[in-house]
Amino acid sequence: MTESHPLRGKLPPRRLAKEELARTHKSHLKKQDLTPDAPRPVKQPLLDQAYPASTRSIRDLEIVPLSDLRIEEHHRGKGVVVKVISPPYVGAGVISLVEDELGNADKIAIYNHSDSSILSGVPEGCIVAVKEPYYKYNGSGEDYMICVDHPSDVILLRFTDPIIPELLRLGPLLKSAVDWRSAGDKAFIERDFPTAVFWQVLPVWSRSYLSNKQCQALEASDDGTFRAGIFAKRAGTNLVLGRYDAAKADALASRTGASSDWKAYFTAGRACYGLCDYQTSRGYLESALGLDPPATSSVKKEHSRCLSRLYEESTGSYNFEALFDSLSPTNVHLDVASFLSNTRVADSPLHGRGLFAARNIKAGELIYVEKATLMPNQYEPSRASAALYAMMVRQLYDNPSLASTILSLYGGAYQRSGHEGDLVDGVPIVDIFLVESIRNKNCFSAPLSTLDDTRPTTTSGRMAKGLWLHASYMNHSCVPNSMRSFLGDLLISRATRNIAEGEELSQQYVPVKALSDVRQAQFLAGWGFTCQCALCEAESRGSRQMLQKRKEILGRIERVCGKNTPNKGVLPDSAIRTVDRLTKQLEELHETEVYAGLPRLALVYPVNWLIQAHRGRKAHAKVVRYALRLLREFGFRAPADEDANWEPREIYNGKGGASLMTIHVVTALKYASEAYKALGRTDLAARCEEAGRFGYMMVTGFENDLGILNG
Ligand SMILES: C[S@@+](CC[C@H](N)C(=O)[O-])C[C@H]1O[C@@H](n2cnc3c(N)ncnc32)[C@H](O)[C@@H]1O
Repeated sequence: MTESHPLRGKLPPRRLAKEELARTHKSHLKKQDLTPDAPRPVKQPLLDQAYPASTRSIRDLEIVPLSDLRIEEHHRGKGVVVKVISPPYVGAGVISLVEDELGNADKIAIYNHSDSSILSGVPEGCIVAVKEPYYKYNGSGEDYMICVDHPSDVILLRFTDPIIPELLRLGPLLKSAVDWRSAGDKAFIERDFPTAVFWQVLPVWSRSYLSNKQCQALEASDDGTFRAGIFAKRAGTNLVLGRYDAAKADALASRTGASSDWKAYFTAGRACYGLCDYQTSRGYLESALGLDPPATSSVKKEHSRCLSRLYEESTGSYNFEALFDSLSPTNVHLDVASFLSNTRVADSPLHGRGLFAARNIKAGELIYVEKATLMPNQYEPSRASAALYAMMVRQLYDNPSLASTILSLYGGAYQRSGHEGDLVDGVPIVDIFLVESIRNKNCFSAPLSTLDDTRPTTTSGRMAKGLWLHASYMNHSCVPNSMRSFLGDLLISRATRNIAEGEELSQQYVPVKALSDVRQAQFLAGWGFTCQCALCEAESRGSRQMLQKRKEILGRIERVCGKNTPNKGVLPDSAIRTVDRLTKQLEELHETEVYAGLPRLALVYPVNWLIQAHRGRKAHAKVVRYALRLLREFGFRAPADEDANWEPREIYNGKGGASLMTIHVVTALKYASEAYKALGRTDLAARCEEAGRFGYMMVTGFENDLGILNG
């Protein structure tokens, strides 16, 4: 609806009656696909429509009837308390019908809870409160609804809550606590976990709402064992749901002081493992083992898994080959810990905070290895961002202990309330627009494995999106000192040159574009900054006229090369001569005073083409010449063709440190090695091969054979 729409701010001219709403809802319910794995669309927020989450308690709001809701208005200072009167329809959101104490009925849509929406787990008859509701007009007829975008704007009320008006209190849904427990057990067996938690929560919540007799019955059975049993079951369900904070709290609450507490410690240990808090996990698992559990082998297995994680965390030792072999489209979340101790977060002269080296790190060494805090197994490009966004919202809601780290990430220009993550009415405040802003500025695209991505046969573009909290502190540079690669949800960062303790670590956010104005526009649009790395800074001093001319020549080169692709057989002499000539012209358009010791990225494309063209014609000496030239264009210390004694790894240690490591450097070294071999210069071939393998390790994260790069 537009700002100027005549209905904005008005009461609806007519509201549908309860029966009319029920008829339409029923017909939607009939059509809905209830298969658990049916892909659910995600309503991703549009930042230009942002409005803040409610930060107030329902108790501080004026409770109004549904008939007071005005079209397209955010009812600040107000709230509604309503009863759910229909089963949920699950689509992009969860839609149910609700009724207030005056008998007014309406629709409510809750977005962004994914499958853990309180409505999807809450049977009819439950009472919910919506804080500062937004009443939306769907654009036609009398179709209005309360639209809940921020998950913390809706809360499930305990039946005992005094805020519930008398007329909405209809009595417990099931008669006794034992019935509730059975309903929970049934839902658990049917793998309907949100409902299981709901039933399991009731006996603990609703005691004072039971009749005296029922209460006595509950008290009578509540010799500790009943209560502990319920907590233990709910802990198990929360563990399955990935609600690790709640699983840990429930497990600890289920302790009775008896030796059977080993179960509680076991569950708490597993919950902490899920939170990647291996130290605490280890403590609980050792407490479980100390109680001589009957399931010793299961606990011991978990304990030894935990010790492996602690070892990885402190040493950075990983078996990357085995991890790579274990990857599959269904196994992308690897069971490993992060290794972060070489780095620290501190204020950056570039912007806000940055990541810094905590010790000297040599070219090629691991800087850090980080397991994604969140990365959905969704490699479909059109769905990857939405899936990550939905997962972030869910995690912030389900595991508030992770909220502060996620919410402290840079969120761009979005105006924070300062209360995000605070617990209000027992629920952490989740502002979905802030979540989306954080996602926007901090997420990375990740192939299933970078290694596979370098194979010429791989279909490119299948990328998941994820959040790596530590990596998110790294600022961008077009001539960075690190390179990231992926193995499933593991981000591996390696040094691309020697880094001194205290130096800021940098990475390229996206593959760096050759022309400075094009890439600056990209940084400004995507991340809101102007890059001032050594290359950008030098190029900003160059002449605009020269840049224009470079652009023009590069355009001409691209047209010739585009018509003559090297993989389509031997290329005609004329095309090679033209590209050669234009490349010389392009080179002359690079001012020496600007580009001394810096990459000349505009030359990468034609030089790469020339390598391939000469390779196709088996012109080995020329392949060597252009391959070594490519190293120089990326800012590396290229050995002279005649230098028989160069140190393979030294090329990565150019003084001034303004180079850009890419897979093209590795491919050029591989081709140079092959060409040297064909020329009978085996020693130089071996040096190129070694330098190439070393570079390939930086690119893919671990040592690999250059043969993979066939082509
Ligand atoms: C993922 S965050 C990096 C960490 C951030 N500096 C912080 O304080 O949390 C990305 C944001 O950092 C800023 N940034 C990154 N690289 C930069 C650079 N080279 N110069 C200026 N700002 C940069 C941009 O505002 C960008 O949107």
